[in-house]
Amino acid sequence: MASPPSVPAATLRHPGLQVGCGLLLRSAGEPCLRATLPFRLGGLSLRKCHTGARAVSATRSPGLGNAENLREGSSLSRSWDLDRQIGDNHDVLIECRDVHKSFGDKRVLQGVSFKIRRGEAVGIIGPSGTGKSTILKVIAGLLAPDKGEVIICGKKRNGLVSDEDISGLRIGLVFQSAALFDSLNVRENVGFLLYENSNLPEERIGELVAETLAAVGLKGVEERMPSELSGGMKKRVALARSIIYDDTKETIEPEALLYDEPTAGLDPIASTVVEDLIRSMHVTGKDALGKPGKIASYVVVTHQHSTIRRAVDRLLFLHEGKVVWEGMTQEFTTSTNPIVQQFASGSLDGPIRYI
Ligand SMILES: Nc1ncnc2c1ncn2[C@@H]1O[C@H](COP(=O)(O)OP(=O)(O)OP(=O)(O)O)[C@@H](O)[C@H]1O
Repeated sequence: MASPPSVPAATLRHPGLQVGCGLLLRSAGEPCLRATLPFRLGGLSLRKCHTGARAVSATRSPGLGNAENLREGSSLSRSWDLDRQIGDNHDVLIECRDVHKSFGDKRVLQGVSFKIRRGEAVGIIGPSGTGKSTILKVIAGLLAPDKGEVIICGKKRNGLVSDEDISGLRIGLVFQSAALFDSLNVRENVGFLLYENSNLPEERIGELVAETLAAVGLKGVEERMPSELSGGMKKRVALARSIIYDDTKETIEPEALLYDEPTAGLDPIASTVVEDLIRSMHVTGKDALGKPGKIASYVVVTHQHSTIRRAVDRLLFLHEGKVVWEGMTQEFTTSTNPIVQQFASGSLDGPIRYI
């Protein structure tokens, strides 16, 4: 194993790690990392996802999303739904079925259902506190649903992610705050999991870090400390950290990335940079080096209109713990759904109530 960078134990046990880092949650055999967390982080690195016939039979389920909750469906989304509904689940990577989650007495998720298919770029929007970050954490296996199912590549996940519960899909999670380790430089932050968990020599990790940083449009910042970076650069470093991988292993790049408010707090131009970066890392895009992106599907939780317009193709609207509307991005501003209209206009009048 390559020797890890010199990291004070206190840093590795940083309590904010569970909610603060843009780590790709990787697989088993990382006692150091796992020991620092209040939950087990094992199985998210996982095998390549098989979406062939075996998965089809395992995932077959009626309909798309929770149609009973949808107040509206335009012809565009209806035809899209119909295409997708015709008994074809072979390309479903992630499915939430009637997911419920409470914190104490607070019922946050109250029956969330949707599917994310291979190749999709999906946004989750909705009022503050409606459970958007919570559903990402449930998908990532950081929170267990109280009721309902999370199905990853046709396989039901039981509770939290663990080594024994290999889900079959590599999932990366980029949290709202880039939350880099302050005491580590950019190279150590980006290469963190490789230093900790791989057998790669330090020199090779350094090369992979440089390549990955170049792919997100950052060159020559390896030795800088996080305090020397702008907010947008920190977000890009966090993205690099979520996509770097050990290229000697059979398991390769993450196939799905979950972004929690990746453009929060950025100015409009820095937001555009990050939005384009998210697109470029998708299989339909090209990274800063002109190489095809590697992310099969991604989900973005966002409040920003620019991110909705620029970074995603389909939207799920979460309100009071349920998906109350879904449609293509271009339908968002023309929707006649009063909840969507109020949210899009920012009006104080309407069904969404803020206490
Ligand atoms: N670990 C937790 N313990 C207790 N309450 C929690 C926990 N995580 C989230 N909550 C509560 O659950 C609700 C939903 O939180 P969540 O962060 O998912 O909302 P959100 O839709 O992402 O909000 P925002 O748009 O403001 O980021 C909030 O009231 C929050 O305080």
